[in-house]
Amino acid sequence: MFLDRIVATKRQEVASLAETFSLAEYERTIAGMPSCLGFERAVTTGRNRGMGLIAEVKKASPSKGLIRPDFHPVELARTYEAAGADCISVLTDEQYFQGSNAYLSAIREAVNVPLLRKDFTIDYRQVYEARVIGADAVLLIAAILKPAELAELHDIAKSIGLDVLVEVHNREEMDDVLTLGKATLIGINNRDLHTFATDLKTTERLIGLVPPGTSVISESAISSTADIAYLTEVGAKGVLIGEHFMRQPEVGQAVADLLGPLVKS
Ligand SMILES: O=P(O)(O)OC[C@@H](O)[C@@H](O)c1c[nH]c2ccccc12
Repeated sequence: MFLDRIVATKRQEVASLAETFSLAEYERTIAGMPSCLGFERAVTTGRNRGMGLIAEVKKASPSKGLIRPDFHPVELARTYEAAGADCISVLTDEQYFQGSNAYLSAIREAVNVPLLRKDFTIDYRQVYEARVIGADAVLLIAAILKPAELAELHDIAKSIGLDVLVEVHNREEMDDVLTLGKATLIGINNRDLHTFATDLKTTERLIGLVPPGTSVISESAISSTADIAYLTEVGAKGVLIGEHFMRQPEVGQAVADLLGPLVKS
């Protein structure tokens, strides 16, 4: 199964990261860095338009293959920011998404919006790494973490200033995450990472379980103003959109087209 393969690759990557990783050194580096930008705050506020936007920089994916052959991550990020995205998500996985830590660091230098490091995080060292390369938030995917691991990584992320987007796809994962009681920002992934099937109604089915005070981001397979209107209606505070933007020749225009109807006068 594809998700198992990714996790196996991540285990290898973590093993090689562990060879050089020094907690003291990472802590020293972090102590010298500026504070994180508030990712959760930016996406849940959504510049008061009623829906926050996390726009994603993604060259390829295992489900779709190469999505954007002519890929210029910094230029894309600048375009997203200028068009009004609240936050930017950057794929850093190399093997399956053709991403890179270097893309995130370069984007950090180029924009002032909060950045999500989008990867498959299974180990505390990756959380420290995310902070050091310039992320403001990390994704923690319930499908690949035991509840105790998720709790531990959540605490570590918060302790070094990162916000956390906790991703769930089904009721069991949602129940586990809510039982932990740590997540303040939950991403409901409309894509099943095992089968790649997408269904926007996943958000509607699960959002009712989330208590007040916890914000929901709807993730994946979102591509129209009608989708956004529907997700606003069911109570999502934000949306995470990648492929739709990556397929447009005029990315800034595509963002403006989706945000336009939301802008409050
Ligand atoms: O490109 P889309 O369908 O707009 O989806 C974006 C984002 O939700 C998707 O990239 C994603 C959601 N969760 C993930 C976990 C790992 C890798 C990728 C993802």
